[in-house]
Amino acid sequence: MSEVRGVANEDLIRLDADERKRVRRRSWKLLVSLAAPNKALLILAAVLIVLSTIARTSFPLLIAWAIDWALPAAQRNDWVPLAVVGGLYLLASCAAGPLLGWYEVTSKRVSQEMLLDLRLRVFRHTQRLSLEFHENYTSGRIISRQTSDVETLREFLDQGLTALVSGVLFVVFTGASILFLDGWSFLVVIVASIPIAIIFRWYQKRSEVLYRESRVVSARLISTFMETMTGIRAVKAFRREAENDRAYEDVAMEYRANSIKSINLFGVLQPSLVVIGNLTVAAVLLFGGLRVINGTLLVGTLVALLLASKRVFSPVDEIANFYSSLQSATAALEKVSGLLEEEPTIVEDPEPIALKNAKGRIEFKNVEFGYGAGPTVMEQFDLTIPAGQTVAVVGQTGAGKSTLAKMVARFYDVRSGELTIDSVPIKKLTAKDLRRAVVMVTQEAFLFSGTVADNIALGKPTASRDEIILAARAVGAHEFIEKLPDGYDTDVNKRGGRVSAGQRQLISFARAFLADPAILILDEATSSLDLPSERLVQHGLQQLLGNRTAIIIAHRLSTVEIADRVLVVHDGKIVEDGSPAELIAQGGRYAALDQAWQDSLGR
Ligand SMILES: Nc1ncnc2c1ncn2[C@@H]1O[C@H](COP(=O)(O)OP(=O)(O)OP(=O)(O)O)[C@@H](O)[C@H]1O
Repeated sequence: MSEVRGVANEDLIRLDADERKRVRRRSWKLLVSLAAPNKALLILAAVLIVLSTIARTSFPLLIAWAIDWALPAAQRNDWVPLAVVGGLYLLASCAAGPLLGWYEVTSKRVSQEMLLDLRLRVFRHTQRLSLEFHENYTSGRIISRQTSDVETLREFLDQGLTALVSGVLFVVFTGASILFLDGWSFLVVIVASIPIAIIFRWYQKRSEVLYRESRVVSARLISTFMETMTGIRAVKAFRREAENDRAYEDVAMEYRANSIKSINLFGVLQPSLVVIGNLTVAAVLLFGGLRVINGTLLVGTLVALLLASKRVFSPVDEIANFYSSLQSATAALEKVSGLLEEEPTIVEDPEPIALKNAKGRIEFKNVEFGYGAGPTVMEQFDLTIPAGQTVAVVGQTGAGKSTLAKMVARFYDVRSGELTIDSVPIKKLTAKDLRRAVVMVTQEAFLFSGTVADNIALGKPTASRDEIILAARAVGAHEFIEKLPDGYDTDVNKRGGRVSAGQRQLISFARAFLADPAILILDEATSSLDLPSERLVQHGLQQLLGNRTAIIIAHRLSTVEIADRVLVVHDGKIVEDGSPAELIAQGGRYAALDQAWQDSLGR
């Protein structure tokens, strides 16, 4: 049977018994590991809740003693029992509230500590996971794990847990006081607990499925929203609004349907509990009353029993209510623990080989590649790129160009064969050495919030302002940066809103220039640029290339002109390899591409 590891199968609503057990164990382990550092506070909270519940559940007993023992004694002028019972009553009344308050504060402090820990763990872990995970798991889902699931856990730990623990203890202690007072009445309470347990079980089974479903649907709701908003340009360009409205409405309605089902379930549970509670009091009154008439039960004891049996099931409502939040939290915990169970697929070698002053020679030996367990994307091939060479990779869409680049950046490991940089297997490099040697400039030219200078300095965090300016000058970005409202200190806003696409590209070139890697990978997509900025970027690019090894995924042939060598990738194979001139002379695929391009330029 397949095991549910990590986030695989996380959309499954009904798990089989074994899988359920494993997921439960995983969630429980996470909870224990979060609670462990707060052991002292947890023990304090436990002591406080026990003391406060003893104080709260002692009232019926004290009343029984007062009526049956202290008052008759007082009638005989013996005031000591009344003073003792009165004193205890006063003590319990004064202590119950503050103890409960202290417990709430303590337990909430623990829950805040646990939540902080969990939030940080989820963030750090998700960031640590390899690109493979991120390319398959949508960002909306991650956001839903970090927001909606953590929030559900917050609600539970903040409110539900304290109420649940104090409610359960209250029931147990009140039940114990009934047993202490009268065995027969306790039997009535036990009999009443049987239907309560059955209804609870029924509720638990159904609501567990519903709550798991609610986590899945709410993640889908967030994903749908995220996808629309992050792709808002495409949405507008293709007028997908109406279609998106419908898709979102479908998920939102599914979410509502799920919530209504939960509410209905609770609607059955709550009234049943009330009815059983009332019947219990009536039964205790009937049996007790008859025995009072017989003279086998004292009136004070009956009063205490009625008070206690009226109260014994009173928190059950609350328990049931917060039981839902426990279910919800369990479902959230299952998902979060699944995410935390994911392991990075790219791991550092425990015995790495240092790479100092990388030259940038890249060699693929008998390499074959495919994503995960998927089909082969690059068939077995050999390829050597000498240090300092500029290689343009061309080929139709989906041919495997980006895949080649992702292997060199070690976003993915090769399936078989070996990939080396300066003769060192890429798997043997430390992440630090690899990132210093290889820099990938993506099409996205992502700018982080902060200033332009901060964004360039990403390439070398220790860089001085002079170095930053030098890098910007080198790639031709200095002029436009100077003209920005605050020059290098201009805040680029979220996602670089204030700079144009070409300018963003130039900033990312400056960043790469400053990082000064031996190998530069460039996923070039400048189709969004107008002609002047294209020229600007082209010039910046040439400066950036210098004499490093460069792999350029070329979408436009103007870039190929500056390359020493062209690789044509087709159907997972390198089908042509040579200088642009050689390939044109060969008259193959590249020659055809070049011809088409020349024609389009009217040359
Ligand atoms: N993360 C992934 N998981 C599984 N398959 C993938 C993944 N990324 C790409 N592929 C598949 O690998 C093949 C090569 O994709 P690749 O992105 O390398 O193409 P490309 O030549 O760069 O295309 P384009 O010019 O459109 O960017 C395609 O069939 C694609 O569907």
